[in-house]
Amino acid sequence: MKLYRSIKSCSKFLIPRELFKQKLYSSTQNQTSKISLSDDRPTSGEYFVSKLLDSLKIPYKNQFTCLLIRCSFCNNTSLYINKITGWFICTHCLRCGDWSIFKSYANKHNEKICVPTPKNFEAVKDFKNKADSLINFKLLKTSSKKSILKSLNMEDLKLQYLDRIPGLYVNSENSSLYLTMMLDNKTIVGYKEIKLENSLNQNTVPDDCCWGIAQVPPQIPNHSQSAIIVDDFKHLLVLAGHQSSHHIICLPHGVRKLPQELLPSLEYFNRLILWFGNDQIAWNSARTFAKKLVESRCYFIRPTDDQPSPYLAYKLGLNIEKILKTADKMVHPSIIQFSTIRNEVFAELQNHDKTLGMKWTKFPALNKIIGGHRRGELTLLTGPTGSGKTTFISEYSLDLAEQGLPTLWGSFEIRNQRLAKIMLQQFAKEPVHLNLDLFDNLADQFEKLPLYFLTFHGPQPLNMVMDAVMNAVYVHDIGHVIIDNVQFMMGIGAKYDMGSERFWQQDSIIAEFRRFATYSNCHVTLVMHPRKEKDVEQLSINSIFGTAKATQEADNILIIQNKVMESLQIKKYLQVSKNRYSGNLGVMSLEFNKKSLSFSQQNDK
Ligand SMILES: Nc1ncnc2c1ncn2[C@@H]1O[C@H](COP(=O)(O)OP(=O)(O)OP(=O)(O)O)[C@@H](O)[C@H]1O
Repeated sequence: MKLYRSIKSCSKFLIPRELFKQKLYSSTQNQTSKISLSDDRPTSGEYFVSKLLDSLKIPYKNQFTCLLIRCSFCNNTSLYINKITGWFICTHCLRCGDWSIFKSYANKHNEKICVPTPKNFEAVKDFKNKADSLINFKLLKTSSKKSILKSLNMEDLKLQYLDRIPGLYVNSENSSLYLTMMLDNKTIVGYKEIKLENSLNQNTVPDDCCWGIAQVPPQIPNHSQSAIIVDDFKHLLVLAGHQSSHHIICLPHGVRKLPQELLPSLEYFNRLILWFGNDQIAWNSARTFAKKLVESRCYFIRPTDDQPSPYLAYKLGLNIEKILKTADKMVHPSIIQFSTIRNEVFAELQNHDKTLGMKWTKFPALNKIIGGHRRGELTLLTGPTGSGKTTFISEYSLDLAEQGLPTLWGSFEIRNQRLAKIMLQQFAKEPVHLNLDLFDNLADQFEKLPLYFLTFHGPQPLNMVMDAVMNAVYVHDIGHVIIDNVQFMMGIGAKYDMGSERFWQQDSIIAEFRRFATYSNCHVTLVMHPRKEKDVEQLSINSIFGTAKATQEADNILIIQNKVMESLQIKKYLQVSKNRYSGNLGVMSLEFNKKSLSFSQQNDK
């Protein structure tokens, strides 16, 4: 039971259909229009939210990510409505809910009025219980402060600057620091706990979705609306320990995710400098987060060797102010010269290995051939019926999710419960049904993975699926979408005959996912059946179901091949038949371990 609770149904978070429909279909009709959420132009979401407000004569302030209105419950102008999802919160009375609730209570003629309830933050109670034994950092003796900084390897930071960090506490044993997370600079909604003996050991409470940020005002009092956003508590300390005219903000979940719930807390800032770690995952998150934060106000510190994370820069004695001056915009005009992207190209060359993508821990041979899993690409996986496509792609995606890649599964062929069972067995590396005592412990760990499942099963219209996928990307910062499989989604099951209408339908699905992958900087993996080929032992690129569109649009094509040996034993291997990034092709043997449903015990062929 517990495990199934972990399966976060994305349909319940669906963006109201009208918010996305217009954008999606204009993109289908017009090849050049974006389906990206990053447009600085008013989005269709904003259009529908503002349309309702206009029709009800509710005045609003158009902010970056939200529309701000007066709350009819507490009468404060502090009710933020997300422009994309319609989700809302009053940061004063803490009433919140989704768009349907807002529509219901805003529209007084509605017969069934849903009244939003104020949010109750569990973490606050938890923090209050701790608070009696905590001491505010600025009230500590200088010697205690120095010893804390020493254990963090930050002896040179200026104590008077650190005293300005609001909500920084230490426990009575001087073994842990606590940093409160605030919603709209008003309400504590969570906290971070940092163990001083090992500052890598950091906890955010609540861990699944904290609605607030830690915020340090500038040392030089001014009306600056500029903030540096960092992903780690140590970076916040380093920047807070330097003289600066910027606010310093620490995100609750690092580069893992940026919940929409904390966007109202960032509306005050008209300039956001994103300074994350010096690796590809952090860089990808910076680009994804910027789309959510509205790119026009975002600036980036590019991850080069002489511009590492704030903490590393401090340790290496680099000039923080100088690095901050390099912050530049992500948004480029339609026509550029090399000088505009020169820094980005340099950063990519310097991080060559990292730009190859996230490595699989279980498939080193695949790392060698493909390089890694890169955002923005489209992968096709095919193979004969029953060859293990679902089993393989489940393990392949689980490997990446275990490394922190937020992953969305659209399992149209098998039910989510069955898929989760396969994944759990792969996660446990043994059959769980033979040792049910393990279940609770395993499920607790499994629940922590950033895995989301669409609740659709069987044939679904493309627009419904795209609505849910785009919603998940916005709300959960999804970096990998898996559709298993395209033919089931289209409602042609395992039948292999396709009329021209079906070909057209499949092509439009591929085109839509291709566009989505590129503009959302999200990797899409489509599982597809091969066409029926009699007496052909080995499949090829040409065996993929439908027209040549699929193979043209794909960046990577993976084929599970069955090879019948002389002993009549069937050997399986994965063939990389297309690799647009580097052109490397090759094969990886697939040795199946039935106990763990794993293909990872393979050797290179
Ligand atoms: N190499 C293998 N050897 C033996 N059994 C396997 C192997 N790979 C997968 N299986 C088992 O075969 C069954 C079918 O696997 P799976 O559903 O992954 O195949 P598929 O290719 O996705 O099927 P379909 O064509 O119906 O979509 C599962 O019970 C799985 O555990």
